[in-house]
Amino acid sequence: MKDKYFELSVKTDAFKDEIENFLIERFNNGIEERDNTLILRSEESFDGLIKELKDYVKVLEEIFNTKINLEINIKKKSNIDWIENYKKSIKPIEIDEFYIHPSWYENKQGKTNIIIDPALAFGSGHHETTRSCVKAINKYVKKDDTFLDVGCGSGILSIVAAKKGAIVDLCDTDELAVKSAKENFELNNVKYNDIWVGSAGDTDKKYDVVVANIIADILIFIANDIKTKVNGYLILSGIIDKYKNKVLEKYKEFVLVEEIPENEWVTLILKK
Ligand SMILES: C[S@@+](CC[C@H](N)C(=O)[O-])C[C@H]1O[C@@H](n2cnc3c(N)ncnc32)[C@H](O)[C@@H]1O
Repeated sequence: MKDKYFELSVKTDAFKDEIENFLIERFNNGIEERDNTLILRSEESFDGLIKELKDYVKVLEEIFNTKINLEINIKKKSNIDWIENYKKSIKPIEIDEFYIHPSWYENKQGKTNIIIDPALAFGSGHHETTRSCVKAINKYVKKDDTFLDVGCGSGILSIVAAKKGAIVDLCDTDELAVKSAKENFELNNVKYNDIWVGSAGDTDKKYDVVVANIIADILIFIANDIKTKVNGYLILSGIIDKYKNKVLEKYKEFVLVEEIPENEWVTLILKK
């Protein structure tokens, strides 16, 4: 891609269709029409096309014995590489020992690297709730623990747990999230034990650690499904602090071990 491109605008007070057809036949990059003006863009010069157009208009004037007022403007503009700009806007993040980055960044020495490319599924690591779940998983998950991720999104939390040596199951009600999580496991060279479209209610197993970063209302709504799957720690996130007590009320058989606040969000670590 070149740094600059040309923008040609053509306006006429007569024979607009003929002039437009003339340009369409010679220029196959697409022509925009705005405010009765035809706009053409190209990284190559329009000099040749402008000359041909002027000759054509002269012929039209002669044949129809009329005057055509043709306004031609040419501007040189800067090309913006939108994809590169977007890529630059997504920064890697460090959470404890983890370096979470898109695939176009290099791994960082001395860190546990996790690759997550932006996708439709939630969970790039930039959100407060994901960040504090990563911290909690780092602290409470041990090698060989069984681990369930309810609402896995991109799979980021399960990948963190798998990197710590846990045996992970994950699920999400959103099919696209499950697809994205599967891809991210492969990208990160880690394995899950089981994955499904659905929720905590779809398994009968119990786990050493269960994480659910959803939202307060859903954590309340599916509390019974979640609670019956926990053998050890339960990490609940996605909770705006003013709803904390409402959530705790639904999980009152559990002991509150730790709270991780980040801005208006709070992550709760409960123990059976
Ligand atoms: C905030 S995202 C969390 C993604 C990821 N775990 C993270 O921490 O970044 C919540 C996810 O929960 C899923 N979800 C919503 N309701 C659910 C339910 N009842 N059971 C399972 N997953 C659910 C959504 O589809 C979404 O992917």
